[in-house]
Amino acid sequence: MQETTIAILGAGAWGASLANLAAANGHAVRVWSRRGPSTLEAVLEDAQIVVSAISMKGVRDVASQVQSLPLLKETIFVTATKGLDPQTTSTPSQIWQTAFPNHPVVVLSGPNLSEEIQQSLPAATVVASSVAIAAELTQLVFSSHRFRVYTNPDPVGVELGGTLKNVIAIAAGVCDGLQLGTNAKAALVTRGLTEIIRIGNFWGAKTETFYGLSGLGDLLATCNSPLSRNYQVGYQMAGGKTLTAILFNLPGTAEGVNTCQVLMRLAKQQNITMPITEQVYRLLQGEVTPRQALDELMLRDIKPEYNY
Ligand SMILES: NC(=O)C1=CN([C@@H]2O[C@H](COP(=O)(O)OP(=O)(O)OC[C@H]3O[C@@H](n4cnc5c(N)ncnc54)[C@H](O)[C@@H]3O)[C@@H](O)[C@H]2O)C=CC1
Ligand SMILES: O=C(CO)COP(=O)(O)O
Repeated sequence: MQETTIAILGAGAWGASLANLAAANGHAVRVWSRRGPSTLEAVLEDAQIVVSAISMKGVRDVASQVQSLPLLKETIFVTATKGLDPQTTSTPSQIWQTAFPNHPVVVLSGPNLSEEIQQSLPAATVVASSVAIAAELTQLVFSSHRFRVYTNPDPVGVELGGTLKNVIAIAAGVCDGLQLGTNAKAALVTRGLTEIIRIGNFWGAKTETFYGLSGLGDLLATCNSPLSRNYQVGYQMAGGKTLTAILFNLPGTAEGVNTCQVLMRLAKQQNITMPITEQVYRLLQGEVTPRQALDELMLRDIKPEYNY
């Protein structure tokens, strides 16, 4: 394909990996970070695609900075952040779409542990948008022999899969840290997916999307890998460390900690049952120990697996 000019916002682990993938495909890539040498204006100049790989806490602020700068009429925004806005419960793509109503917004999400991608190990991901041609262009820009990119027409489902699994990944870290075994982990991940689908449907996401790469796929990757920062939070809490100490030493962002708070608030407001999320929330708040959280989950009222 033709060379595309791409601005990557955020030079953390994920922004750097996405920049490498696009540059390896021969595109003109410029990277901006708040402490980097280039101005946002210079990085955005003539960009056909703007990729946001900023932690959730910076998305709203950066989107409003970009609003005041010149852009091409046809610029596509691609968001790769996996989080929820604490004030509004908006997803990152909703923030970008509200800030830029006349530009297409694409969500990029999948089982993509950045350290593996930096080692050139093979991986797959999903690009989703209500504007099919924008997703297809993004697919072309990032696809390679080591990065297989699928399109999907359910952006909210793809985005929520990547976001909500972070909370279950914390629980999976606890499960492994307490050495609860493979049966327990399988139960946790499967019931976690049920919980994700329950609240995802409330958001308007399609159930099938959660069975794909950005849902089940990412859940499997992060719940089974010590490379996941969210998994590390749970694993180290099971080992007796405090959340503050873990976050202080963690390389990069564990979005699940904030996402869990936002989710709990929403689940309570909407009366949606989210038992695993609730126990992760109580653990992070210091209200229960990892063992107490486990007992709470195991001793819930018995019930059918599904309410058909
Ligand atoms: N690392 C990974 O394996 C993957 C990460 N993600 C998601 O990508 C996002 C970024 O993750 P990482 O790159 O790993 O995190 P990171 O902590 O390595 O980098 C975060 C980036 O966001 C920027 N940032 C943070 N707050 C900001 C603010 N207030 N204003 C401007 N910039 C700000 C930082 O300067 C940095 O460039 C997260 O939402 C994460 O869930 C998604 C897929 C894979
Ligand atoms: O989202 C990720 C992999 O798909 C990265 O997971 P962590 O943020 O838990 O490291």
